[in-house]
Amino acid sequence: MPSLEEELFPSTPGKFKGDRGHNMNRQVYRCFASTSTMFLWALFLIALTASYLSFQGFVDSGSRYLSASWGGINWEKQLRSSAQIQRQGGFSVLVTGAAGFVGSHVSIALKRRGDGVVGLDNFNDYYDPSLKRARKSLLETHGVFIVEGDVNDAKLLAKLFDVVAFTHVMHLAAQAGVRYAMVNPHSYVHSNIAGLVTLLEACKNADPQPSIVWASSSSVYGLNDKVPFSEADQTDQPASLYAATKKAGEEITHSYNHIYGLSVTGLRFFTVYGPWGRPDMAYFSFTRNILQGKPITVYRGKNRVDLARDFTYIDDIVKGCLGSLDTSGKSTGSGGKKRGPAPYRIFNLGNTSPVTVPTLVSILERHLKVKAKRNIVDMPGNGDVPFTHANISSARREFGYKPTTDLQTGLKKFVKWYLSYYGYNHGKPVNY
Ligand SMILES: O=C(O)[C@H]1O[C@H](OP(=O)(O)OP(=O)(O)OC[C@H]2O[C@@H](n3ccc(=O)[nH]c3=O)[C@H](O)[C@@H]2O)[C@H](O)[C@@H](O)[C@H]1O
Repeated sequence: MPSLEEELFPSTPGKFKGDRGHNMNRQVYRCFASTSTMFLWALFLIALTASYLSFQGFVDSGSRYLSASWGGINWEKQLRSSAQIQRQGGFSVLVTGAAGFVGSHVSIALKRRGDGVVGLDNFNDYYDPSLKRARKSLLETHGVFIVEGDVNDAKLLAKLFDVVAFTHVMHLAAQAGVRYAMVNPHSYVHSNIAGLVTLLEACKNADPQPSIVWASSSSVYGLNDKVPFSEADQTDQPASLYAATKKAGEEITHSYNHIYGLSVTGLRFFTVYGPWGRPDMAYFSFTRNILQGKPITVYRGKNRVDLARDFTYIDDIVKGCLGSLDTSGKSTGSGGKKRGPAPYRIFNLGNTSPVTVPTLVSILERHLKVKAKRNIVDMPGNGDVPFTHANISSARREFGYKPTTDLQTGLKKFVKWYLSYYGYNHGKPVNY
């Protein structure tokens, strides 16, 4: 049987074996070999520990590596204070993705009207995290505390529900973006599927169970060509992994509604834009490039048909989110047991007036007073759909949803914010 040393350092035939004239060398070699063996073992153990820890961090959502920045008496005090309800019949809402575009706007609107709000956000770097930090600072001035953590962290979620009896969860944390799904598919599964299930588990176990309102997407209509898109239409032709994960979310939430009596409302947002928006979206990156004199790429559909989107202004979306929360109805279960049927709803939140992408560019040019360098190319097959158009009669009927901002007006407000935020107005304050 070869020794471990021999296995790790097998003798090279003819070099050391039986080479009596090289005893000294052999001793040196043995000494070196045993030191090396120890070194290799140490390396092996370190690698094993590291891979175990990273595996734990990934799989065990309760791992301290996901939850390092939370806990303690002071932290709990901040939670309770932020969740404090300031109006009769008000809510205490956990807003996931609170440092995101829609999340920050919804959090402020809820707080303004006297609801308690606790934010949760992992501040990932999908786009410039400094913008998320700036939104966080803004929320702090409104008395909203954001917990830094991930929706995949089951221990953190359990702790949050332990400290605050949330009446509602506004779940907006997600991996957004249609085309990025081809670059990083797993981040969509991680956030939009695994994270959603972890959150639903926490909600199901909570006592009382909260009502859940969450962000689905217009992209679930995929390649449908019947317009306008209505909630009753089939949604089984997703054109991107992003869309597929949002569609999966609708099915997953349905099962939790069915089994555990969770009240669930899914909101299909239609290309939301506005101040404090997402830099990865076209209107935002076009603005940046136009101001910097760089070309923009404008996709064009089949047969040279312009692409169109039902662009929806953030303030209209916020009204839709609040209306959904107000009419969500209660979850019926407690401690993981269903006690009766609970509402399950899905609503389109769009603007009902699609605008083509070239028109969007023309509006930006007017507001920015700079001509764009347009580079028109055929739409690459990377997840885009040719157009979106919402039928919003369900949301109108249920909670009076009525968008009031057209693209021209909304982009004017966005541009004003953009110029101010990025210092184009030389520090002058701006109202948008
Ligand atoms: O409603 C949704 O559920 C989704 O809306 C948004 O997706 P989209 O409607 O694709 O918005 P966005 O990327 O701004 O592209 C707008 C238009 O510009 C075109 N486009 C885009 C980039 C480019 O370089 N050139 C271009 O022509 C492009 O072809 C498209 O026609 C959210 O990002 C997504 O997270 C999700 O919320």
